[in-house]
Formats: sequence, structure tokens, C-alpha cells
Amino acid sequence: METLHPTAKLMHGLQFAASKHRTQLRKDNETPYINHPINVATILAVEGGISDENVLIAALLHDTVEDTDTTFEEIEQHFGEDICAIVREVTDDKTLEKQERKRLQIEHAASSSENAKLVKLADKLDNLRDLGRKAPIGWTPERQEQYYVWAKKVVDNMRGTNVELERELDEIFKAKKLL
Ligand SMILES: Nc1nc2c(ncn2[C@@H]2O[C@H](COP(=O)(O)OP(=O)(O)O)[C@@H](OP(=O)(O)OP(=O)(O)O)[C@H]2O)c(=O)[nH]1
Ligand SMILES: [Mn+2]
Repeated sequence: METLHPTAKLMHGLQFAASKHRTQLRKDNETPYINHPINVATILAVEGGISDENVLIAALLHDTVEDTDTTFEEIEQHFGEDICAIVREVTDDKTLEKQERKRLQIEHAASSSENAKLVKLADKLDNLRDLGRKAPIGWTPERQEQYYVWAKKVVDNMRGTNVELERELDEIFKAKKLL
């Protein structure tokens, strides 16, 4: 793995994530799940101006452990400990109650590494954009509103990380009268 050049490593991340998420759809029940990790990495590169491949690859892999059978050992084996550390930081512990998981995201956001904050900001931005386009099946307007309110609390604990991404997030919060 270490011998791969940066673009090859990026392509491997894309392929690994696509393979792991291959059977999954987003909660709109029509979009292939992999679109989301691709969006998160693209937001970082194109909108956030991030060129650090470790961050972009971590973005591609960010939901593999949380939402598929992927283990951190596998990530470390294939992509090394730096990328694995970022993925670890942005992975929720799914054995916890949902309320506790949501609370911990707000808390952990503040003490996260800069790289993990970047991935988390882009993750929130893509999820909020998705929500604005088409809500997940079964989400009531109240549930949608709650997601915006919670996402803002997470984002508020990561301010000062990336001007462009925070500006995009703030436009969304302003439109929802949360800012
Ligand atoms: N807006 C939106 N979200 C969808 C869709 N499909 C899947 N998701 C995922 O749903 C998660 C948010 O749903 P919740 O009910 O709040 O959380 P949960 O899945 O962890 O229980 C996000 O997970 P996450 O990536 O782990 O992010 P986050 O929970 O840290 O924000 C998001 O990626 C979709 O079509 N639209
Ligand atoms: Mn995600």
C-alpha cells in the first residue's frame, strides 16, 4: 500500500468504499449509498480546497465501519494508520442508544483533530443538502427540523476549521432561521 502513488491510493479508496457499500441505498431508497462518500470527498476537494489525500481517502471511507461489515483493522491494513485514525474519529458507536450517539457527536466534535473536523463538516453539509432535496423515507417535518438543529450544534463545535465549508453550512442554517 505504501508504495502506491497518491492517485492510486485515492482510486483504491474509491473502489474499497464502492465494494463495501455496493448493496446499500441512501434513505431516499433510490440513491446508491456510495454517492454520499463520493460527495463528501468531492466537497472537501472542490469546495473546501483540501488536497491532503489522507483526508480525501478518509472521506471516501468514512461510513464503511459504521454502516458495513468493515473493521478498523481492515482499514489500517489497506490504508495505513493515519487514514484509519481519521475514520475512527468520525465513526459513531452503533452499540449505543441513538440519543447518546447524537449527544456524543456534539461533544466529540469539539475535541476532534482538524482532519476529522474537515470530514465531519463535509459529511454534515452533504447530509443537509440531501435533506433539502428529498427527505429520507418516513422522516416527518419535525424529524427533519430536529436534524437541522442537531447538525448545527455539531457544526458549532467545529468552527474555525474551513471557511468555505462553514459558509455553505451557514447559508443552510440561515435559510432554516437557525442563524
Ligand atoms: N439526509 C439524508 N441522510 C441520509 C440519507 N440516507 C442515509 N442517510 C444517513 O442518515 C444519517 C442520519 O440519520 P439519523 O437517523 O439521524 O441517524 P442514524 O442513521 O445514525 O440513526 C446520516 O448518517 P451519517 O452519515 O452517519 O451522518 P450523521 O448522522 O453523522 O449526520 C446520513 O448519512 C438520505 O437520503 N438523506
Ligand atoms: Mn456520512
